[in-house]
Amino acid sequence: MMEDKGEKNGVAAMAACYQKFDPAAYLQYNYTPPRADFTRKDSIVPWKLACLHRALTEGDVSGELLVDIGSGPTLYQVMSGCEVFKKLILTDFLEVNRQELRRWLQDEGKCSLDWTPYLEHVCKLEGRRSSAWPEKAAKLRQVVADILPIDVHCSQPLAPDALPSAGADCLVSCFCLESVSPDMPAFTRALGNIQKLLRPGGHLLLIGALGESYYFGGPGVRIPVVPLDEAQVCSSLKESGYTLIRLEVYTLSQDMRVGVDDVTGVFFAKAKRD
Ligand SMILES: C[S@@+](CC[C@H](N)C(=O)[O-])C[C@H]1O[C@@H](n2cnc3c(N)ncnc32)[C@H](O)[C@@H]1O
Ligand SMILES: O=[N+]([O-])c1ccc2c(c1)CN[C@@H](CO)C2
Repeated sequence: MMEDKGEKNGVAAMAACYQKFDPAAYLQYNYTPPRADFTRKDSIVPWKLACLHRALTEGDVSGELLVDIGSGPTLYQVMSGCEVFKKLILTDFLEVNRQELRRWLQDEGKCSLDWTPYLEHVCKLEGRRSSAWPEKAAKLRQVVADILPIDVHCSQPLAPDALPSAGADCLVSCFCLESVSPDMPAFTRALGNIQKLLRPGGHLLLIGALGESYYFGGPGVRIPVVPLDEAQVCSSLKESGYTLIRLEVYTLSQDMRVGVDDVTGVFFAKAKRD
């Protein structure tokens, strides 16, 4: 539950910003070249996919259930996890994003982005031929068990019976908490709220924006962001009950700054629930 009127107002204002979020535009802004260019070693999305692949295959992560917090309209963030966990749950605050995910998962066509290059790239990270991407697509469709509503500002972000009582074995969350929180205290509280969804000893794989104060969630849809630095990420993780295992940082080159936000860097944190 919220603690005071100020928090309620700040969170409500963020929710209002998201009413105009445009999944297709968001995908166009962030998940096409140059930010998603698989021919460039310095492109952001291949860097994110490599961080996730390494974190999930270096031997210390295991279990049954992976939950993605604030999935949005994107699937890249679970393309490695679908080979490691038997069950995946995707989540988002907006029905328009849950619908976008459903369209791909139910293979209905009419998706806003072609995920094939992503599937091909992750196949290559796994030492497979990129032509194995249809098998990976089928695997992803097979392991995603649900697409649920979520609000990270609630002390119970998911419906009471959404997860097994033991909690998830692993959480992934990308560009969510800092993009939905009105300020730093709310960001840290949200980290604590999702910590309760994870079993003790379970892993959190957190990707986020550094130095970002806004982004466009659609044409003219300017959404405020809590500007983070590495030290704040580390202290918030510690304060909300995680032990940091590794923090990696990507700094955007000029040509990755395409006018859709003022992000200066991207962090990848691998952490464990205490
Ligand atoms: C910047 S997008 C990130 C999308 C995706 N995870 C990615 O990596 O690009 C932020 C997402 O947070 C969702 N969101 C907004 N308010 C939220 C809340 N209170 N709790 C959880 N998610 C929220 C939005 O609907 C949006 O999909
Ligand atoms: O470069 N990227 O891959 C990428 C992907 C998503 C997002 C960003 C950058 C920066 N802005 C956030 C919203 O706060 C969303």
